[in-house]
Amino acid sequence: MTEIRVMRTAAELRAAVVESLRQTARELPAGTVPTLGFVPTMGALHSGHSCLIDAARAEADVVVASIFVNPLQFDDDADHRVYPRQLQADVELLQAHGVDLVFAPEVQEMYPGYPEGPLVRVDAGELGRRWEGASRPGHFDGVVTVVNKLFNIVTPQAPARIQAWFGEKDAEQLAVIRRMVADLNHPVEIRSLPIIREHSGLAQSSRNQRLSEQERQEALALSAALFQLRDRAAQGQPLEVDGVVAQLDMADGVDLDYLVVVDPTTLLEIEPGEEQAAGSEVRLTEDEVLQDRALALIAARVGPVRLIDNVELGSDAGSQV
Ligand SMILES: Nc1ncnc2c1ncn2[C@@H]1O[C@H](COP(=O)(O)OP(=O)(O)OP(=O)(O)O)[C@@H](O)[C@H]1O
Ligand SMILES: CC(C)(CO)[C@@H](O)C(=O)[O-]
Ligand code: BAL
Repeated sequence: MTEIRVMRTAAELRAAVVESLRQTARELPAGTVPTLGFVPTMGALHSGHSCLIDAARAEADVVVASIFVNPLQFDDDADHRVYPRQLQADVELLQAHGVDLVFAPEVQEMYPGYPEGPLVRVDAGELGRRWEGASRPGHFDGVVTVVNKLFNIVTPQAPARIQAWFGEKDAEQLAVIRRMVADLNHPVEIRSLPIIREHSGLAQSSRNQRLSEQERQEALALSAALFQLRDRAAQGQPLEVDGVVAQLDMADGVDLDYLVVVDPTTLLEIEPGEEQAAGSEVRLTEDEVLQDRALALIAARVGPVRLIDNVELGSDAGSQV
């Protein structure tokens, strides 16, 4: 196995990416453009991340992962301070999964003069102010600002096809990033993978490290609620979201922020159709079910941690977990 290389500066990473791509291009049949796979993370890696890395590795010639706890996307200082950091263990995991280059910059490298800078930021627009964006003001502006910078740093001055991998656990983030790439013309193909869950149903998340055993049990109410909605959608029943919200309001240790059914691209809430207005319960139209055009999103605080999760609602979504 070749030794993984950890870069601390954008200049080092840029040079290493170009060198790796040139070397790869020499080994490929003439005229073949190498593929660069990029997996951005905030570290404290788990099996959700390793699946993204494995998928990137399977499709790309050169794989880059970044580890950067981006202060701009935290609306809560305390959350930023206690975010798990474990660079050495993360690098070992990335090495074991065949990553070639790791970009792990300090805050001053990404934002010289921070906290005064950066002056110029990317605005995630309306999409960035729905649900998670409403509860964490500025969060998605911070995400798209850093992802924009990371794409600029990783995009090489050499011929390459670029893929960037994101998890569907952060479904709102995925929608916002897809939109940013389209709006700002990044030459990057956005790829995504389904949510990786523990056997219990709990979605893997770096912040799970901060849950006690009891809180882990309490957190299962989130995935259980989503699975109820998924099963109802699969059977063509009314979703009865209000009833599920009422159950969550009663659940021990869970402080629900939102549970909503939305369009995965616009993140707009899917309202009950006219014919169902009398009962005012969301029942997905046949089209929405057939095209998996609906996502149930949930966010809740459990103990000290804010957790998010989601599930696709559709005809074959019952097989997801
Ligand atoms: N359980 C999961 N399944 C699939 N992808 C995941 C999962 N958890 C994280 N990812 C993806 O990994 C990438 C990096 O995420 P990040 O480093 O913030 O980890 P995280 O577990 O989401 O952390 P957090 O505790 O902040 O939610 C993102 O694209 C995210 O969607
Ligand atoms: C995309 C990302 C790495 C940007 O900091 C982060 O939001 C994450 O890990 O999901
Ligand atoms: N993956 C989510 C990043 C955040 O909560 O800031």
